[in-house]
Amino acid sequence: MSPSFLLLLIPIIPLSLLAILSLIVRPKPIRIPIKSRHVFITGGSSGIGLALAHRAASEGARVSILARSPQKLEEAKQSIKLATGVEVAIFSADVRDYDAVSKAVEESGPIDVLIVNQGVFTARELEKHSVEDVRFTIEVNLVGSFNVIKAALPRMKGREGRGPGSISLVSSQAGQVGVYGYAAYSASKFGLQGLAQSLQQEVVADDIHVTLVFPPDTDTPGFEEEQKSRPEVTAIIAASSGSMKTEEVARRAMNGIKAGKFTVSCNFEGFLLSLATTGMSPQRSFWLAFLEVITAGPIRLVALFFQWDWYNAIEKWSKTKNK
Ligand SMILES: NC(=O)C1=CN([C@@H]2O[C@H](COP(=O)(O)OP(=O)(O)OC[C@H]3O[C@@H](n4cnc5c(N)ncnc54)[C@H](OP(=O)(O)O)[C@@H]3O)[C@@H](O)[C@H]2O)C=CC1
Ligand SMILES: CCCCCCCCCCCCCCCC(=O)[C@@H](N)CO
Repeated sequence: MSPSFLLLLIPIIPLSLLAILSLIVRPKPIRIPIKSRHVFITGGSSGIGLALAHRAASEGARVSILARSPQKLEEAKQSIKLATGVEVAIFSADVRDYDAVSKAVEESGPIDVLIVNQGVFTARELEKHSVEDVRFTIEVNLVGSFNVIKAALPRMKGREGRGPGSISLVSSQAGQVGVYGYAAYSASKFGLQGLAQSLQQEVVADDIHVTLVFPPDTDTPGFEEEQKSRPEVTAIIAASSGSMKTEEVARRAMNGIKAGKFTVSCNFEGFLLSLATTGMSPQRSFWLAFLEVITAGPIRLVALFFQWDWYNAIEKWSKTKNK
């Protein structure tokens, strides 16, 4: 065989890998329409949820939002009305209360796109974190998400002829990697990964598609509150991924939902983090599957450098603190 013929063989390897991946990626690619659909958003009265509600309304959806404070809900309703002319439906309920959530979901009518976004966060060393607050974090972020999905699912499954449905969950980059100060929060968000992976297998036959969104620090009212008491080293580690504007996170999240992605990252560092933590997640895109396969080794090396950097920061910080 001539050397030039051998050279021709080189592109055959990636091309055949791409071809194989395009045949095997599951679930199959899907697009989720937003216009004229019913979008139901928990935690839709503030921050990322409110920005998502604005987007959905401006894209022509019928929008319902759920949160606890009736006053914040009313303010959100007015702000969306003012910006888009759309009248959103508001529901006051605590996601920890299954009956209250059920009632709201029932009243709102069949849901096409469910966005489970409510969340609470306090960054604190586990040693200093009260058991009550640990439990509160897990009950709102994780158990609350189960409540919302369980309440909405029967009616979502019955939506015959209404097109593909979506169940989307707002996690966090702290739901992909554990971070100092986030033991309770990370645990609550890692739980969503298991919930989402299992759920996708259970609802795929009903044309319902699951999306997990992983934002970095985002300039929301909740984040402003968190920053008042966040340990310095938590802020240092979180800064590896920078911070984002609420509207930009909502834009990325909505695009990811519409593209039917299982995993949605919001910035470049988040994209690396998703590659590094992809594990056994479903992947609908053969391009991304290809990238995952060829970067698997190198991305692990990058991840180890990040851990090296973080442990150095922790070591330095604990020395100055103990002086
Ligand atoms: N901001 C950030 O830096 C990041 C945030 N995230 C995640 O994004 C999501 C939204 O966060 P963000 O916009 O910052 O938060 P905000 O605190 O600004 O808003 C939280 C929303 O959730 C509602 N909510 C809180 N607890 C409950 C409850 N028990 N039952 C019903 N609704 C509830 C709040 O309304 P009310 O209090 O009236 O109930 C509010 O509408 C969360 O899941 C968070 O973990 C992820 C990564 C980064
Ligand atoms: C290959 C490896 C690349 C790794 C780079 C990624 C760095 C990740 C940093 C973790 C940031 C955690 C932010 C949590 C934000 C949040 O949820 C709180 N603000 C509470 O809302």
